[in-house]
Amino acid sequence: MEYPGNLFVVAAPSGAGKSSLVKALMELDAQVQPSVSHTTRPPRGQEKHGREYFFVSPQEFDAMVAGGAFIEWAHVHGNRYGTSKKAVEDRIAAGADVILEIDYQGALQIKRIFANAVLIFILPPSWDELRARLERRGEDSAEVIETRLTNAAEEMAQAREFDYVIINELFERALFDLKAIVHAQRLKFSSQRRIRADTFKALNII
Ligand SMILES: Nc1ncnc2c1ncn2[C@@H]1O[C@H](COP(=O)(O)OP(=O)(O)OP(=O)(O)O)[C@@H](O)[C@H]1O
Ligand SMILES: Nc1nc2c(ncn2[C@@H]2O[C@H](COP(=O)(O)O)[C@@H](O)[C@H]2O)c(=O)[nH]1
Repeated sequence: MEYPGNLFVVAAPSGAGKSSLVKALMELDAQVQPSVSHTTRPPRGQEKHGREYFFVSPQEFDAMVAGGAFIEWAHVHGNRYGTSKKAVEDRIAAGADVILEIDYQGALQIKRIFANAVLIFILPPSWDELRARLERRGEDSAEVIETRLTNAAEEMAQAREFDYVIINELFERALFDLKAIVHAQRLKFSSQRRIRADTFKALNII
């Protein structure tokens, strides 16, 4: 499907820093809008319904799946997460740039529906640093951290399926790379879709 807005998908193993990077990107670039997912996971820390996620019961999630409300959904770390059509389609149809922070299974589902979506994978610099970030964040139990580290190996093996890979060692460097990808995509699509025939004429290239 083709829409005037761009769709970016950022995936990473838990703790690699994707939420921090996406938040920093949106503070710098008002054109990029988030999409709030639905999840059956309970809220953690200061999370608020409708801000980080729509926190729903398994029954509510089932009803949304049955009603075709999601453009993608997946089981991740023992819970279910999904992106609603409402969160994405109206906005990219209106020309906004939307960024999804989802796992690799969801990212690959999105690419099958929106061939122009840009898939970005964030890697941590090492296993030790990944563990240290999850521990320093201090929001998950030791058991949850172990599950997320175990799942990280399978997730990282999918990085090669993505359009871009960013190693988040130095935060500012990784943010620079993310901004560069977003800008490159905008330039690519503005030249394909938005340059008008009279511009070509004026430049004598048609
Ligand atoms: N480059 C970095 N150097 C050091 N710490 C970082 C860096 N990037 C992020 N962090 C820290 O690592 C922790 C995990 O980051 P974050 O919550 O953004 O990860 P995530 O990939 O979104 O994880 P999840 O999928 O579990 O939500 C946070 O405490 C964050 O401040
Ligand atoms: N496939 C989807 N994955 C999602 C979605 N929203 C978030 N996620 C991913 O789940 C894990 C865990 O997130 P956490 O907030 O519990 O730490 C992480 O990889 C997220 O990117 C979604 O809508 N679909």
